[in-house]
Amino acid sequence: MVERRTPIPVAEAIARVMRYAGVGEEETVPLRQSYGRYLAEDLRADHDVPPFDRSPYDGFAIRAADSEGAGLDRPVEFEVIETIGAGQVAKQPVGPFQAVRLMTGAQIPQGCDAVVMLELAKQYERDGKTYMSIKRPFRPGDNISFQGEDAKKGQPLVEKGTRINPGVAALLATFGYAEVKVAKKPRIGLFATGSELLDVSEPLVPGKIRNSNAYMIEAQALKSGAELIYFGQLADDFDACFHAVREALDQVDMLMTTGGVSVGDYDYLPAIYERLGANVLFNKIAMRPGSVTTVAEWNGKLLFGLSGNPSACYVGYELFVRPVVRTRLFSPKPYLKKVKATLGADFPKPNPFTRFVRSRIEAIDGRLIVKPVGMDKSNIVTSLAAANALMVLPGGTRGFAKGDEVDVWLLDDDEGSSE
Ligand SMILES: Nc1nc2c(c(=O)[nH]1)N[C@H]1C(S)=C(S)[C@@H](COP(=O)(O)OP(=O)(O)OC[C@H]3O[C@@H](n4cnc5c(N)ncnc54)[C@H](O)[C@@H]3O)O[C@H]1N2
Ligand code: MOO
Ligand SMILES: [Mg+2]
Repeated sequence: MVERRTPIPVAEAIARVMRYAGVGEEETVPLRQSYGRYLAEDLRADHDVPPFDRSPYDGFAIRAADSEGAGLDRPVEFEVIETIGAGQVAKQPVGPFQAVRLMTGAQIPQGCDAVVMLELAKQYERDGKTYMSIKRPFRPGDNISFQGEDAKKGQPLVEKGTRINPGVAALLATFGYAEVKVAKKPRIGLFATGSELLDVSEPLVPGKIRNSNAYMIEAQALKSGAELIYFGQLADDFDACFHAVREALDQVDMLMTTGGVSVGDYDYLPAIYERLGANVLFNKIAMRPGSVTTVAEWNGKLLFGLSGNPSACYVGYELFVRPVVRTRLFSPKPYLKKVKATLGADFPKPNPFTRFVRSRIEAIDGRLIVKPVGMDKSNIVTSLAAANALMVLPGGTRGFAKGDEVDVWLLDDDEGSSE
């Protein structure tokens, strides 16, 4: 008699997994190696940015009050007492009707409160001295980049758990982080199981297929921020699989397998969990694809039994493994981002289980339109390449029509969702 499994709702399955998500660890890396990593602490401004008033233009720093009354037929003349470039500081304070020629980024000299762009001033020599004149008045503060206008000391800038993008890298450099505290990448092990699997470099032979899941999941793991340790392929042999899994568990934070979780004669994962004494969190979910996804916990480590069917395996990673990875990367939003979109094509086939349809979402004329990207069966591999979203169709007795509003979970977004 074949084992009967009781499906649980998707949300319940995710919640059960997340109870064992654990906490992240941190490590320090040089700034130049921090791109794409996740911040292990909040980033605050520890000084004003810019740290001093500075010129946004190449021009002349003046005291605005001196320019009062300047007009087209009433030029006001200033003596240019020195020239400074960015990085230099004026040697002397500026007095009445004096100016400092200065370049973009240079600190505003003491006494000055406005900058005249080079194009608005006329510069000339007289009796061995340099002068410039202007034909319009300036107000205090004209053309000044003020200290702290970009960020004030103490201001929160970036949250712990944020992925370090080029902009965050600029901030880290601004505040002197030669070394950055980042989340340690969770180490996830992976076995592909199945006697039918050929390695990628092997020619096809009757009855066999190439192992595509391992490469797909490795990419998914890297994309989500984890480190993947690939332990290779295992033939459907219980003892070999059991020992390989048992040994691998000591080397990783969590372990994934693909294949062998259903009810077939050579689906050994359920027996492996039993022999390990692992606590099986569920072995059937009311979803398609991926209904047979099984997750177990052993000594605090999660074992993800992802389905062998490529689409089911893919969805299993995104729904169950990714949020655990993101939690360990300190993300307050570990789940895929959710949006509503308009269904761009009929989807007539009803299903009793929640369906995660590999789809493509696009903004067309200001509206989000979502369409399935290919055949919607769990053994399909080709549709995955074009998918940038999972359309979530609730289970029930009816299909869905073009124009319906549907829930969509984004695959390529980096921000995530808190639920
Ligand atoms: N009697 C039943 N049969 C099946 C059920 C069921 O409930 N009762 N569930 C079906 C569903 S749903 C799925 S999904 C699959 C799950 O199968 P397994 O997770 O046990 O995976 P395998 O049997 O090992 O393989 C399934 C399929 O995927 C191919 N595969 C496996 N590994 C890879 C890989 N690394 N790369 C590419 N393709 C892979 C494998 O050759 C099989 O075709 O079970 C249904 N059956
Ligand atoms: O676990 Mo299966 O993927 O539902 O088709
Ligand atoms: Mg099977």
